[in-house]
Amino acid sequence: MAPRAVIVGPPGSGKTTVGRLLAEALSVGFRDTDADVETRAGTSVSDIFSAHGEAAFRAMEEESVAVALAEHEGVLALGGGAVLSETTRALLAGHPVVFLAVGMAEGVRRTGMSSARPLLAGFNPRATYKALLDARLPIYREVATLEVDTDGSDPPAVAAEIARRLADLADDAAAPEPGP
Ligand SMILES: Nc1ncnc2c1ncn2[C@@H]1O[C@H](COP(=O)(O)OP(=O)(O)OP(=O)(O)O)[C@@H](O)[C@H]1O
Ligand SMILES: O=C(O)C1=C[C@@H](O)[C@@H](O)[C@H](O)C1
Ligand SMILES: [Mg+2]
Repeated sequence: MAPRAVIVGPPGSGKTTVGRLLAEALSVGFRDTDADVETRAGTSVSDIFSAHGEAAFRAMEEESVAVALAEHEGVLALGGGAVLSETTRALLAGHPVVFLAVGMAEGVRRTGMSSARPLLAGFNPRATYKALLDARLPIYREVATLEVDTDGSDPPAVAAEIARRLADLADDAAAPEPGP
């Protein structure tokens, strides 16, 4: 078995919030690789970054994503930077991957100055967020089966749109090939 949906996107795109709602709507479990890493490390993502550095976090994340992809049958939210790993991108092939898109202004508004997001905790979160979006947009699009714009839609509306589009994809996959 495999996840019903894997959610990717930048910090603040709503992977955790929307992923949970989508799991409820589909009556399946929800899992978040950031939480898995924290459980395995016994400490928070920001503590891992400050004590061991980003590379150590990425190694733990890569391993946690591989385990969760193999084990989890519900909705799986990945950490925002998990797709930076080529190994992870290869593992995502063939899974239904939903990219939650968000614009810079809204993404910065949602993430605020939270120190829980170590990559955005610097001097100029706006510039940092823009650089992150510019660098990652092609990568999110490369792995995604569906892209959903979350600007101007609240989390329940985003979850409902994903559920509808996943059902449409499943219908398309089940439809017989058109005749000659
Ligand atoms: N569509 C939305 N509209 C308005 N606010 C939203 C939306 N989606 C998420 N939020 C809010 O944005 C904040 C960040 O959401 P969330 O933690 O789910 O993002 P994330 O993608 O999981 O981020 P991270 O990569 O840091 O784990 C939360 O306060 C959440 O309530
Ligand atoms: O976008 C990122 O690189 C990150 C997002 C979060 O989910 C965490 O995985 C961590 O803060 C790094
Ligand atoms: Mg999250």
